[in-house]
Amino acid sequence: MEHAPKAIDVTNDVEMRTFNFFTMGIDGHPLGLHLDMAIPTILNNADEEQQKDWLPKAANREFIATYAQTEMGHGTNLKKLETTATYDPKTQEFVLNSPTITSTKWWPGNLGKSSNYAVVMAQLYTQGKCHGAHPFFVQLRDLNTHKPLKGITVGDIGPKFGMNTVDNGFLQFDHVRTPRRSMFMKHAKVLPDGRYVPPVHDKLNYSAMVFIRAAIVSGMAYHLLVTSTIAVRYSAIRRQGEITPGAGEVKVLDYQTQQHRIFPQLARGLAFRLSGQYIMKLYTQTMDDIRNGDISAVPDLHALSCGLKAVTTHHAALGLEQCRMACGGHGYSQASGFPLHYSVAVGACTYEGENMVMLLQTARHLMKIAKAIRAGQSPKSNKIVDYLFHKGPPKCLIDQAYDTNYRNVLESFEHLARRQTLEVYDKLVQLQQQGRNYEQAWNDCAVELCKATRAHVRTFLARTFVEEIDKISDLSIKSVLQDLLQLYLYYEVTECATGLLEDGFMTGQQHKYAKKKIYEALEKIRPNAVSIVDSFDFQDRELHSVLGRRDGNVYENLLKWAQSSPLNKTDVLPFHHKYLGKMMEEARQRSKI
Ligand SMILES: CCCCCCCCCCCCCCCCCCCCCCCCCC(=O)SCCNC(=O)CCNC(=O)[C@H](O)C(C)(C)COP(=O)(O)OP(=O)(O)OC[C@H]1O[C@@H](n2cnc3c(N)ncnc32)[C@H](O)[C@@H]1OP(=O)(O)O
Ligand SMILES: Cc1cc2nc3c(=O)[nH]c(=O)nc-3n(C[C@H](O)[C@H](O)[C@H](O)COP(=O)(O)OP(=O)(O)OC[C@H]3O[C@@H](n4cnc5c(N)ncnc54)[C@H](O)[C@@H]3O)c2cc1C
Repeated sequence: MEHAPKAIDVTNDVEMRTFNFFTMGIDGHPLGLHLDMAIPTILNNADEEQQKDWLPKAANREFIATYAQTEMGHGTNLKKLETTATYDPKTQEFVLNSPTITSTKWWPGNLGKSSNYAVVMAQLYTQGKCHGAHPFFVQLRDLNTHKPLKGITVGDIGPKFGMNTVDNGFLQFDHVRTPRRSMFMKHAKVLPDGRYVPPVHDKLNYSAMVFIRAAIVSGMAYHLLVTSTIAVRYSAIRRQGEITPGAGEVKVLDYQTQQHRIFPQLARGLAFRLSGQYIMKLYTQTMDDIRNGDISAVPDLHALSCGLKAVTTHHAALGLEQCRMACGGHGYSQASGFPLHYSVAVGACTYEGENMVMLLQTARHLMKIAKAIRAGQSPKSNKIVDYLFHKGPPKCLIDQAYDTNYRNVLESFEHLARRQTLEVYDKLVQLQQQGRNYEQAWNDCAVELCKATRAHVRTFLARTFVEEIDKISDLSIKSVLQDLLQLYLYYEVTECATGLLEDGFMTGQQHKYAKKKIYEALEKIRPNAVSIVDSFDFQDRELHSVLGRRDGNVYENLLKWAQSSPLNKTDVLPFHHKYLGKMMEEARQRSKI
């Protein structure tokens, strides 16, 4: 860990907390889950008395808590979690138990060795009835000796694809007793006599996941902007090949292919940052509303956070790989920083809700809207989805001479999202009319449902980007960002071209127009590219990259970096003579025979 975090401010400045978490150690650190899941769970699911008790201690780091929900056998399907919490009215305690091997909690960050508390999601049983998964605040280790408490088996799950400085762990309960009040009691309750009091909305217990999904959107922006900074800076110093014969080797950033590889990642990073700010505001507002008894925004927040999380993590994973590949051999070295950033970023396609499952959650929301549209209902004045109710232009207008604020481009994205949403809804209805039950019909439409979600999220990202750039008053900054906006929008048009061409909405000519606008934008961005990435002001220690150094002094530092490798401590490795030396000696002897 680069530096010990100062006492944590648990104000609702959720983004700063996540950012602190994030920059404290890109590849993770012992307080990750404490900060980003345990504290939000206490903030949103503990009642007043519990908050008074737990929150100050959590803020002062008097304990370290993780979020233990996923089990070896279940991560997505929370309804089938197997850990049980059975209420004993005689002692007013819950008995936590891991009945099977697959009920072993598996994956929770910092569970293996660091945490001494956990938010544990367990199936709640009281008076002989199961009420589904509920969160409990459970002590796992002695606060002084740090030894696991009686009935608790805990450890690290072993090396992973990445984030290996995080002790993701496993946890088993053997009939561990915990006080009744260790159950988070803000929404659902169990009274001393064992009676269950249900919550106003049965998904309020899931709010910590919603928080991380919302935070991940800016997290992906962070990854894309960091790695495009590395790729742009390196491409501005790396000379390779000539464009005009005899004119000398050019900076690889002058190749159109290099620009086409890197600049869209820059543009997407900005787009994701702007939507990341939006969704975090929506999260904070919704949590405030819930505190005031208003749960009306919960479904919108869930649908948008699931869709944004799935789309931005997927594009970030692809974009980081493009940035790596754009840096040739040195991009494949650990010195580049790419392996570290990639292995952290790509985990987000899985954690906090596997991407396919998340796309389908948003699709549930879209199908409800499609049903309302087919029933002739009017929109409910919600800027995120209202466009679905509207009729857009019958034909694509992106090549019209003047497109105020990219209205024609946005309408193309809206057209595609509307068409895909309604078409898959109609297919769902048709399959059921042909005799399939809803679940089977749903599964037979799942790929198209995911496409509808992607089209809807693309529309949201694009519209938010346009609206936010429009608000900028500094014209010099605005013109640079408009170049990135132009690139983003037309790049997205070409990315979804099949959908726009499929029903004849867009013509081949208009597709060519979109490509022309991309190349135009690449040219405009090129002279500003280094200043754009320098303006993010990432510290070299955050980039973890010799290639992305602000001083551009790559080659000397690459050699220094290599020489510092443990392998270079001695000229001849200790085992050389024992193995390779011996092998070659024997071979030479044999050849003399
Ligand atoms: C420019 C400058 C540069 C600056 C640069 C940028 C600067 C940037 C600065 C800022 C940087 C910040 C960096 C931060 C990085 C991020 C942090 C990283 C942390 C890493 C730590 C790792 C953490 C990882 C932790 C974990 O991984 S923790 C475990 C995660 N695990 C899951 O996520 C399980 C998934 N599964 C489910 O969530 C459920 O299983 C399931 C599928 C929903 C079904 O849920 P189920 O109960 O079955 O319900 P259904 O029957 O399907 O639905 C029934 C009904 O409920 C509805 N509904 C279901 N849910 C919900 C819900 N929530 N809310 C509301 N409704 C819901 C559903 O809409 C349906 O409504 P209806 O349609 O009926 O009306
Ligand atoms: C780096 C990392 C950190 C993590 N940290 C934590 C943590 O701190 N706390 C915690 O509780 N968990 C944590 N997890 C676990 C993570 O939340 C789960 O891995 C994730 O929710 C996916 O669940 P799963 O692994 O069971 O995959 P599965 O759900 O088994 O998914 C396997 C495949 O099946 C598909 N699938 C599953 N259900 C459906 C469906 N209904 N429809 C269509 N396709 C479906 C998925 O799309 C996927 O392709 C972490 C995971 C990782 C990788």
